[in-house]
Amino acid sequence: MWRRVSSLTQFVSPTKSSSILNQPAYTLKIWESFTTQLPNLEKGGISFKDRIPFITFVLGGPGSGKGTQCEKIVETFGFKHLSAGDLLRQEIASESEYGSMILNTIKDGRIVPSEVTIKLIQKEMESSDNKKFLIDGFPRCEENRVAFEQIIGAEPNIVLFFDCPAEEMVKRVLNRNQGRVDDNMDTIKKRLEVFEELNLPVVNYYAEKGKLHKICALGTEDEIFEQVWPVFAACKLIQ
Ligand SMILES: Nc1ncnc2c1ncn2[C@@H]1O[C@H](COP(=O)(O)OP(=O)(O)OP(=O)(O)O)[C@@H](O)[C@H]1O
Ligand SMILES: O=c1ccn([C@@H]2O[C@H](COP(=O)(O)O)[C@@H](O)[C@H]2O)c(=O)[nH]1
Ligand SMILES: [Mg+2]
Repeated sequence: MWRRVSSLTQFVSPTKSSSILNQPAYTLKIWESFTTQLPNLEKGGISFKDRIPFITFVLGGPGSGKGTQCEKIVETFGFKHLSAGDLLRQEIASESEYGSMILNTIKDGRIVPSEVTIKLIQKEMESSDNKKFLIDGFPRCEENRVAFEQIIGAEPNIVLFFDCPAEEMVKRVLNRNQGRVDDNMDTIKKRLEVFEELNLPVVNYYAEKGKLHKICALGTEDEIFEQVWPVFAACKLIQ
């Protein structure tokens, strides 16, 4: 049975977190630029060419194993994997207009403005032939969640939450060795603070809606997937 998710106090400094979470407002220019480009905003939704999408949000702290398990879900159940973090890193690599803002935000462990991230997710969803989406690492906060519902006009069918002790997440991130700018102790502490203060309320929101599937993220990758498999098998998704 689901219980509300408790805190990561050992890694979260209460004095520091408020300054991180009270992030400066993003410029109006960015907001306007992205909101005016959203094609279906007035209609309150995204066009899926008459297909009803099946949306899974994949949540969990930094290094909890979301990406690793998403690969297995894709192989077994044929989803389209959309990692919000990967989409943002691609934006940085493409040297787009917002690349440096995104880079600085990720280095600080803060959250990129909803309109930027949702625009990237929306583009991938609209151009995909697949209607089953695994949206990994999003929504990061209540504001992300509400903006997604308004802009995309859809709610997730299910939400996976990889529940992992902070010590294990820190260990995994520091051993990841993929050259990520946020895989260092300073940024990890900030990411854990943001996770606790902003992401856990989203997890609890979906728990209360009865959509949350909490997975114990300790054990081997295969042991964890043994908990994930029945969630999707029960949905009887046709490939
Ligand atoms: N069950 C596991 N046991 C040990 N290590 C694991 C396990 N699952 C994943 N890892 C490793 O931990 C690291 C983090 O995993 P992964 O990138 O999947 O996490 P994530 O939740 O996507 O993290 P982030 O939010 O930072 O993107 C990777 O190096 C991965 O190989
Ligand atoms: O919806 C999102 C997803 C990610 N970010 C930023 O990217 C980093 C890395 O994300 P991962 O999911 O761990 O790959 C995250 O710490 C945020 O800074 C975001 O802002 N919004
Ligand atoms: Mg990841």
